Amino acid sequence: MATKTDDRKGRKLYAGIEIGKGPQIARPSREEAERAVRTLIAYAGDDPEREGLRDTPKRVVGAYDEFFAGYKDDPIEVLSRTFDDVGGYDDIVMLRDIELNSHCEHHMVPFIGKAHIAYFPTDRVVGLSKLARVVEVFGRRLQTQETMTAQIAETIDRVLKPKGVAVMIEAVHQCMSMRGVRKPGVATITTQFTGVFKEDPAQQARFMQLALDRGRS
Ligand SMILES: Nc1nc2c(ncn2[C@@H]2O[C@H](COP(=O)(O)OP(=O)(O)OP(=O)(O)O)[C@@H](O)[C@H]2O)c(=O)[nH]1
Ligand SMILES: [Zn+2]
Repeated sequence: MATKTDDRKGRKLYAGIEIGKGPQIARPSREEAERAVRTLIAYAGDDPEREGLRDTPKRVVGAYDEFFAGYKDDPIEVLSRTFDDVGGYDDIVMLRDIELNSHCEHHMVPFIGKAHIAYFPTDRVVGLSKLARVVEVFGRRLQTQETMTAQIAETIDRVLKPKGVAVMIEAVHQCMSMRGVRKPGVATITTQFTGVFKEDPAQQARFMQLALDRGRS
C-alpha cells in the first residue's frame, strides 16, 4: 500500500495524515467557533442577530461536534479486540452497504453513500460492528473519498493482519450536486485492495460481485 513512514517520528502516514488519531492540534474555544459562524452568516448576507438566527452559531458548533467526532477516536483501538475462536472458518468476511456520511475536505460539504468491506482472516476475526465503527470514525473527519478508502483498508490490514482486505466506497458528493458543476446523482466509486484481493483476480472478482450484486432484495 502507498503508506509512507515519517522517518523523524517513525509514524505511519497516509497522504500525510497519521493513521490512528487525527492530527493533534490546539483547538479554538467554542466561543471563537461560534463567532466564526456568526461571521459566515453575515457573509452569506443575513443578520446573525435576527431572532431565528440568534442560536444558530451554537447549534452549528454542536453539529460540528457530531459531524467531526472522528478526531476523538482511534480506529486502531476500535479494532483491537479480536476473537480467535472461528471454528475452522476459512473464507472471506464481508459487510455490505455500510451507510456512510462524511464531508469532503475541499468544500466541507457532505458526501453520502455506502461502504463495502471484506477481509480474509488468518486466525483472528473482529466483531462485525467494529468494521462499521471504523467507517464511522473516518467518515467523521475531513478528507477525500480516496484517502478514506485507503485509510479504512490500511487500518484493517495493520491491526488484523489478514490474508487480504478489500474496501469499496460508492458516494454522491453534494459539492458536485448542489454547486459547482451541478451534476446530481453522480456516483463516485473508489476501491482499495491488499493481499489476496490484490494478487488473486478471482478473489477480487468475487468481492466485486458481492459488492455490486444489485439483484439482492
Ligand atoms: N478526488 C476527489 N476530489 C474531490 C472529492 N471531493 C470533492 N472533490 C473535488 O475537489 C475539486 C476541487 O477543485 P478546485 O478547482 O480546487 O475547487 P472548485 O473551484 O470549488 O471546483 P469545482 O467543484 O469544479 O467548482 C473539485 O473537482 C471537487 O469535485 C474527493 O473525495 N476526491
Ligand atoms: Zn467537495
